[in-house]
Amino acid sequence: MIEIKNVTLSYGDRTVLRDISLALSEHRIAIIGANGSGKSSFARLLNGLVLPTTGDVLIDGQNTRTHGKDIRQKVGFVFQNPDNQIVFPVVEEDLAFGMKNLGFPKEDIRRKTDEILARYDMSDLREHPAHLLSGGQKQLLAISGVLVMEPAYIVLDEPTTLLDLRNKRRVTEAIHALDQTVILASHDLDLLQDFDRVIVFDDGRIIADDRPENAIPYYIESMS
Ligand SMILES: Nc1ncnc2c1ncn2[C@@H]1O[C@H](COP(=O)(O)OP(=O)(O)OP(=O)(O)O)[C@@H](O)[C@H]1O
Repeated sequence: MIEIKNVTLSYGDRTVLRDISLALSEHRIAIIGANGSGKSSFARLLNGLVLPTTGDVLIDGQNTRTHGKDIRQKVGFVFQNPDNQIVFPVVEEDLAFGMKNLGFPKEDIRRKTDEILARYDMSDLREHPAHLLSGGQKQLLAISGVLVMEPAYIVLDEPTTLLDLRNKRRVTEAIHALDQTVILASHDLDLLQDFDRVIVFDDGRIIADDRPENAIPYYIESMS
């Protein structure tokens, strides 16, 4: 379970999240809101990429202030732009990097690399230069690089924004098929129709927190 307790976040004198308290226990949770409403900042709090200015974020009881390393393994983070996530020039090296850091044995790294590439139909891209992949393949590689670390939670920050329709569909299917708890910040309302819970942000505050069939129309109405 993820608990957010009286969290405020400021960058300098600009406050972007205002006294947020939430308990997140559903399997599929979406965060929506206008540009600048605080979605990405909120997402980054969940794996300790950003620490709250006041208040606490607890992941299964562990505080992001004091258990950053454990939490970064437990909560995988997928960025909007996979180029920010892919650090090695060749696909298999990029996948191996996080696992090596965690001290996974060589044979495990090999097996998990095989499995994840097969899962996303990218086995023949193992030795491919990562920068030559298509946008959709890059995003799947970024998701793969997170999955091989075996996180319990996956936070995705607008993962389909930069993709064309076909790749958007592929990545959407991949997200729906994840076993892990998913927390997704997105402008893509189609992607979250089947979610369990949708939280709507407006200027750093929560203005709705409900099932998609209620929260999405409320959001659309609030924008008009
Ligand atoms: N590192 C930072 N330093 C200063 N201000 C920041 C930083 N990151 C975000 N902000 C500001 O915080 C506010 C919230 O930004 P955030 O990216 O969390 O919103 P968002 O809802 O994800 O927006 P978008 O939909 O445009 O991605 C914005 O006004 C943004 O300019």
